[in-house]
Amino acid sequence: MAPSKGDASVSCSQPENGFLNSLSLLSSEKAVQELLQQSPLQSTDDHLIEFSDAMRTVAKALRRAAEGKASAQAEAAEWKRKYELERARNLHLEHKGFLNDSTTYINCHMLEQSHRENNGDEERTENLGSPSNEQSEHCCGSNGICSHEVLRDGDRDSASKVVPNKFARKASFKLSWCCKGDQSDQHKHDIVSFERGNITTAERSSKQISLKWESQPQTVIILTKPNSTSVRILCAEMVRWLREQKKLDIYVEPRVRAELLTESSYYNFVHTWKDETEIILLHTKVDLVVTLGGDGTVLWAASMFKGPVPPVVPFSLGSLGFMTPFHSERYREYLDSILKGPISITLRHRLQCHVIREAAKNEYETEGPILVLNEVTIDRGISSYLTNLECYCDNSFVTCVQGDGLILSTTSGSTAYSLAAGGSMVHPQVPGILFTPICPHSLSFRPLILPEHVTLRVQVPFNSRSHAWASFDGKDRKRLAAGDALVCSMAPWPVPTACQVDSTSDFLNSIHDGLHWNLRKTQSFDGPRDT
Ligand SMILES: NC(=O)c1ccc[n+]([C@@H]2O[C@H](COP(=O)([O-])OP(=O)(O)OC[C@H]3O[C@@H](n4cnc5c(N)ncnc54)[C@H](O)[C@@H]3O)[C@@H](O)[C@H]2O)c1
Ligand SMILES: Nc1ncnc2c1ncn2[C@@H]1O[C@H](COP(=O)(O)OP(=O)(O)OP(=O)(O)O)[C@@H](O)[C@H]1O
Repeated sequence: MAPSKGDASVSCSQPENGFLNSLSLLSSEKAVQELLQQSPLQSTDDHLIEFSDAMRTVAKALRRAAEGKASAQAEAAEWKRKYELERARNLHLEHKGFLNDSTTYINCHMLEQSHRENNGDEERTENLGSPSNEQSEHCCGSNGICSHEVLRDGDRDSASKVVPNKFARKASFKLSWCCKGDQSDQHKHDIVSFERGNITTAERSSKQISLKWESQPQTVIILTKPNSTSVRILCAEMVRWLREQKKLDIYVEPRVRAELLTESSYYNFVHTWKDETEIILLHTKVDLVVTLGGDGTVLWAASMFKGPVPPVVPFSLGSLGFMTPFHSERYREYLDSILKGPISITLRHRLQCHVIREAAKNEYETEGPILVLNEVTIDRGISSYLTNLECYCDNSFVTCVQGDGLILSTTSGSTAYSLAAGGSMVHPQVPGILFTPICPHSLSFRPLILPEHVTLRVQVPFNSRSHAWASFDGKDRKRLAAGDALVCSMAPWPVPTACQVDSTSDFLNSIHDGLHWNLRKTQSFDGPRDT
């Protein structure tokens, strides 16, 4: 069949390299117009076939153009995020030791000071031994991570110059990576080294991270599972003990403070917060987070900290407790040793997710990133159609998920929903992102584990039959319409959780006790055997 005038104009809109730029969208639309104007309304079959072929080509070109645009938007959003991270990091380096790495932190001192004034404990704050500036520069050498590098407060004078702050806001601590069997306190490089032509790697995954307090923790926040009598009783008892025996400042949620006060006016000393702004600043005041509940309470605690997270001590008052290794009956003993330190910790990675709306056209959705400790799930919600999710990894096409949905999980979340969907269980200290389909309608769709540095984009194509739904650690469902995308990468703020023994023992205990992993009656000795 000879190409029609309409076909010719469509093919002109395709650049030589096969990719469409934004101009092609316009020319494709023009092509449709031309086609509509020029197609003679003769009732011959040839013309109809020719016309429908041309329309198909145009529709394809339009779809590819729109996909290209969504991809560019996602990429731009990612670059913007990287730029902002880099800028924050540079600022932090510039004012190392004096200024925090986020502008929000600058206000913290004012807020904290007002808090201290309200509570009349200025004197204690001044007396608290924060390491001198000189100390803070040298205390960790070049290999450890020192909390006051990121947590120390700073003021700005009217000319926006940084002025060192004489108050220590939080207990400072030091993290070190110890090799198995290596009890020394020496810091070690944990990245690739290159000496005399030989490349060697330190065994990152075999190292246990240890947190050592450099000044005494002063403030604890207790987060509790709601509607549980046993949790309420334990919380009241723990608050009293931490106050009377450990002389600590205690924060609880407004709901919990009200419950405590109904019990007795004794609990008047317990602090809480009024609004979101104060929650955002909590990490600047709190040295330790205690959770009383199950895994859901740990997820809840993590979700309260949209930036850095203080060390979390999860007590088990739920049924499963993969992330809650501490038995509540022995809380005094555990807290006593944790407050003294050092503590073995698991640095649990989180994913940061951005929803990018097609409807927002050239603007990015104004909502901040959503951080998840377990996973982000993109599923079909109540729709009865298969999901049709296009997945890209660093802009390379991965696959199209046709099934119930997709789970992008952290390694901590590998024992949760991802496991139920057939994903592997991964030690939480392994840096990676799990890519686990939910009920894929294909026999060969095995789950993947991708490296920590990639950026994943899951997009609902324009020709999708239905919307998709994204949920974050099982909460906050968001609808993704055709053209919308979810971009996901590793967040810079992990959740440090205290270990009962160490990272590996705790992980193995949880899969044995929680899941009864590979439990089978041992085969008896009698019976046939190799001779
Ligand atoms: N089919 C499934 O297995 C399924 C379905 C939906 C959600 N979930 C999980 O539930 C999580 C939300 O938890 P919730 O407590 O708020 O809801 P929930 O009260 O419905 O509890 C879900 C269960 O998942 C367990 N769980 C949570 N995180 C875990 C982890 N990291 N490792 C092992 N088990 C874990 C909890 O202990 C609980 O038993 C989601 O992040 C998701 O992973 C699982
Ligand atoms: N402080 C909190 N405020 C509001 N909701 C919370 C809080 N802590 C936990 N939750 C929610 O309560 C639910 C149940 O919590 P959690 O998983 O800790 O208890 P559980 O269901 O008894 O434990 P398990 O899952 O081990 O049986 C979760 O969905 C969690 O998000």
